[in-house]
Amino acid sequence: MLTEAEVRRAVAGARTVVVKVGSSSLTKPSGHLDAGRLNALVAALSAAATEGARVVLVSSGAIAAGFGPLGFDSRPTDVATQQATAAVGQGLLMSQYEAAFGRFGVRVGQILITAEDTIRPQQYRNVQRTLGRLLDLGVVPIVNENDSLASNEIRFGDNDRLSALVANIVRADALVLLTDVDALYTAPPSEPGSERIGFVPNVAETLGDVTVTGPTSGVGTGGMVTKLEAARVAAVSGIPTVLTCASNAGPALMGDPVGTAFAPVKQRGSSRRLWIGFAAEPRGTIVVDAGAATAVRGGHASLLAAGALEVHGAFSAGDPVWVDDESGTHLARGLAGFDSEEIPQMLGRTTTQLNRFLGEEYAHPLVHRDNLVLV
Ligand SMILES: Nc1ncnc2c1ncn2[C@@H]1O[C@H](COP(=O)(O)OP(=O)(O)O)[C@@H](O)[C@H]1O
Ligand SMILES: N[C@@H](CCC(=O)OP(=O)(O)O)C(=O)O
Repeated sequence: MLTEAEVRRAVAGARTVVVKVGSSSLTKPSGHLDAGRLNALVAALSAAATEGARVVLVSSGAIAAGFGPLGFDSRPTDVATQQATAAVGQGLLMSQYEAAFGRFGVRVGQILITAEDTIRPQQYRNVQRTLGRLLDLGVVPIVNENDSLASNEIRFGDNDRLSALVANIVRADALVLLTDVDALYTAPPSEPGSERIGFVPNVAETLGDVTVTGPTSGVGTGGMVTKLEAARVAAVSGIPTVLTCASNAGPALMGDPVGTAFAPVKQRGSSRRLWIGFAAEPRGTIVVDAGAATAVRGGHASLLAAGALEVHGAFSAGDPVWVDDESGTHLARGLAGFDSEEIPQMLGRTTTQLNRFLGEEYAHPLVHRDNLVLV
């Protein structure tokens, strides 16, 4: 278990750091970019980049920067207008970032991710390779969800959890979450008596002791709930996190005791397995019998059709699915080896039977152990 000083040192010494900034830290309530605050953030990030850190910026703000120029008084609430607004705001955001980083001689590149694009192994590797190459080239990748094209059913929705996943993809040494409040408090800071928390040794244990709410700024989406979720994903991925306000970006990156530091609670796992465990919501469920449940819980077995009882939902091979026991308890998440409509004919059959009756292409696990992560 790391002490606060060790966590701060790890952040200061991070070779690769993912910094996430929220809409409320970059935009005005009128729906326009706040150039002053954006420039101050860029100055802090450029200082880290020019000192040799590999910096990835996960930036929200596309919708919040787009609705003012489009003549709306507040953030649009219907999906089509939000998507159109994001298309306008994302361009404005990137143009400001490019100019601001350019003043420090730092080049930026835009990466827009949809959950759907990145859940499949091949696209996941693509994202990983592109981000890695950008960092090798000394570029600061600026990542956002592809809000204009993301489908409503399968999307991250908030960039907090996306930033923790990106931290996994690039194997970051630290995650910095920048928002409009200086730290995590025991309750929303507007509540009398709420107290600032400087250090969280175990985020899973702390979650129960803290009262958090969704967004309060009118432009943000996830509030403190998704930030704690991001800190939890990072912690169980072996990545330390600091949460503070955007104006503290510089001190946070230098390891000063600002905001809230979250210690990692586990050794780093493989980034791909963490991706399966935390990325977009599963699209279906495979229910297994007691024997298969024991085998899956053991952590080393593939899920074979012989132990599967039911399949629910509509999904394609490669999609994430839950593996549940008969009482409906989630045992694991995994990537399905088959389309959902192929599975009913396979249920309860041994590999030999599958081979004989359905052909060699069906004589494979429903979920291979490499694609299975216990929950
Ligand atoms: N326990 C808490 N500690 C700190 N802030 C909290 C807490 N609970 C709720 N919040 C609220 O979460 C807000 C940050 O979330 P959000 O508006 O989504 O920011 P962002 O746009 O940066 O993602 C803060 O303004 C704060 O009022
Ligand atoms: N992708 C969206 C932002 C989603 C989001 O997480 O917003 P925030 O809570 O401000 O970090 C956008 O760029 O408008």
